[in-house]
Amino acid sequence: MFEEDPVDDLPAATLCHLVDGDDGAAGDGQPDGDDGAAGDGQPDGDDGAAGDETLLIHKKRGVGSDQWVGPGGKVEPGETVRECVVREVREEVGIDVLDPEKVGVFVYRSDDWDAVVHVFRATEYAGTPEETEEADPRWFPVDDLPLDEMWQTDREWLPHVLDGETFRGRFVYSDAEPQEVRIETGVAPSL
Ligand SMILES: COc1nc(N)nc2c1ncn2[C@H]1C[C@H](O)[C@@H](COP(=O)(O)OP(=O)(O)OP(=O)(O)O)O1
Repeated sequence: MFEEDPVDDLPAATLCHLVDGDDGAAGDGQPDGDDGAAGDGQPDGDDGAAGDETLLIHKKRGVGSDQWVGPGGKVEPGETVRECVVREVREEVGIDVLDPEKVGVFVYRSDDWDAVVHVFRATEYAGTPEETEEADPRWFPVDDLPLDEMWQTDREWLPHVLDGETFRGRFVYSDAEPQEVRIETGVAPSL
């Protein structure tokens, strides 16, 4: 899938999709259930079903600003992608993800920026998500994502990731519209 992309030459970035595991272990020891108020940094009260909410950020700046997206950012020199995703989530929403697992990778090409994006899924974290100068976090039910305000191609792979599947993809954008969308699920997300 990546034969045409010299991925070693592309800048690397990360995304984290934190799923409320609701086995009583998610978060920092505080109960998952709350008063149902959106945007208070706590997953809304869950019904006991596994993985029923995911944390997205309304991004205030950078690539994909003014959209809902998983927290993440560009890999810094000397940093592993795992170190990057932990750092970026801490910087953007003030929590520590404890069990990030790489579940996907995609090449992104556009008019002004190309990258290889490493996608992580996590279920354990410490702290309470808080708004920062970069991001406004909110929990969303996994079956009610704000897809109209997200990258169009997220709808191709995010449900798979929230389901615990793996994927590889290649997305070419021009004028903010996807021109080429290729995706394989259930494959090792190497690179
Ligand atoms: C289709 O392409 C993309 N989809 C999604 N969902 N996310 C994408 C896509 N292309 C890039 N991204 C993400 C990957 C990273 O999380 C960010 C890019 O990094 P950002 O600009 O946020 O980098 P920072 O290091 O945080 O930025 P500063 O330069 O402001 O420090 O976009």
